[in-house]
Amino acid sequence: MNLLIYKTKSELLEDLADYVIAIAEKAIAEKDCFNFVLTGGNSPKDLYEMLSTTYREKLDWSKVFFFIGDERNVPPGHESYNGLMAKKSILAPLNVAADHIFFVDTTLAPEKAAIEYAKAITTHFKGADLAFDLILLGMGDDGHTASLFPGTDILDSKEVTVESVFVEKLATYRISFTAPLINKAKNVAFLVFGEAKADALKHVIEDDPKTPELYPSQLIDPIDGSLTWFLDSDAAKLLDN
Ligand SMILES: O=C1O[C@H](COP(=O)(O)O)[C@@H](O)[C@H](O)[C@H]1O
Repeated sequence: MNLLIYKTKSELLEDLADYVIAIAEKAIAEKDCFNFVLTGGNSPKDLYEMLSTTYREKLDWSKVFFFIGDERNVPPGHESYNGLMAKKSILAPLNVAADHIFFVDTTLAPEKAAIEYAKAITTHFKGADLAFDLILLGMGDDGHTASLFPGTDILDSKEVTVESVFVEKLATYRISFTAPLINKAKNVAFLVFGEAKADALKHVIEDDPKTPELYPSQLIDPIDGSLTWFLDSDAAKLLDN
């Protein structure tokens, strides 16, 4: 595991953007495409805007397939739909073709939406191992990541898939990659800013023994891939040196 701590958000974003491009270039050189899983929430918006502007000329974006690691159970045009933020900040500016975008169809019931999304991913990988080149993740101030929330059933899933999950504290369904699917990835990167995340981050990184039912981000531990945490100094302020 690599822990990278930055004084400023802009330094962090620049390094993270370089990291994304380096992984993308390697994937494209090896197999002519890059399977890139975006995270939702607020944290990644500036990164996506940076990739689609300053970094626009640094990659052949037509070789990139975009996915979303979790989705809220709201209509696709809703302001909380993770895919909408991605669409506005990176996909539309880069003119990404519709057949390179894999998002959750939330017009379906949550369970069906998860099944259809999992099917679309499996079809895209043509029966090969579901090992994404890069999965970006955020972390909530309760330690959740993707839609793996504390105390939810999906935390026990052993399936390499996408599942729907009822999140009691939000009184809503979510659709999410399971931890085993995330852990198949070749590279996983967390993007965590701000003081509000400091307490959960300390538990996630330093607790021994781990308690993933309380801090689900502890479940993320790629089997053969790399795990990198991009943190600002506010989020990292409680970590032991
Ligand atoms: O609800 C969600 O929250 C997490 C964390 O979001 P952030 O804005 O605090 O970074 C996010 O990673 C996830 O995709 C989203 O659905």
